[in-house]
Amino acid sequence: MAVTFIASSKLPTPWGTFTMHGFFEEETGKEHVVLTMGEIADGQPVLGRLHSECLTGDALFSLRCDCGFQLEAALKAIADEGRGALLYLRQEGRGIGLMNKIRAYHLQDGGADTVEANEQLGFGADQRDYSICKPMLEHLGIKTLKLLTNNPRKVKALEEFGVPVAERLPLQFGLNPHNRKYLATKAGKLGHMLGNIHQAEAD
Ligand SMILES: Nc1nc2c(ncn2[C@@H]2O[C@H](COP(=O)(O)OP(=O)(O)OP(=O)(O)O)[C@@H](O)[C@H]2O)c(=O)[nH]1
Ligand SMILES: [Zn+2]
Repeated sequence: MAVTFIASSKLPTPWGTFTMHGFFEEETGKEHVVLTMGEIADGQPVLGRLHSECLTGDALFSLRCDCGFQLEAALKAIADEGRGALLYLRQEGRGIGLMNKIRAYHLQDGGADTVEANEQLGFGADQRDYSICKPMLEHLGIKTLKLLTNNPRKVKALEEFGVPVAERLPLQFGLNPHNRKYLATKAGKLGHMLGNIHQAEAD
């Protein structure tokens, strides 16, 4: 997959000043962003996050998911370490786009779980393709990651295209009554490593 690096700038945040790198994905026209901090091209494992776009959680304060809480926690963790990278991937709705995610939420309002809703709309449970990360990581000189995620598919995808994951670090934040069922479905049907949440739902 081809991406073109466009430009870098500073991005001050409440947790520290990151460098923001913009990449343009030729095939889809999507504009991806990577926030980095510190020396990341020295070959040592970099604290990293592949964050899939979630307009509702990341920008609109939604409690239906855990995305906004994870985004904030990941940026804080990178700032605390003084070194790391967050890839903000434009894969809204696990790859089905915002309008279809709203359709899926409508079905979930009627009782479907997050996987059933995608399937009722004719989509796979998770349509994300992480291969776009490879050229961005290469451009930034990142060789290996300490990955902040509960999703084993992300670890597998990175290793498949040649970016070893030195360590997986759990990122469990933002559990609330509105996302309890969603998180239990992620654990039960999508393989997310959220042991305590899955257990709580099963009890
Ligand atoms: N189709 C669909 N997408 C959703 C739904 N809720 C959240 N998303 C999207 O799911 C993506 C985030 O994926 P998650 O499964 O929450 O987490 P993850 O990125 O796989 O795993 P972590 O690295 O542990 O956070 C974002 O693109 C959200 O927009 C939903 O009910 N339906
Ligand atoms: Zn979300």
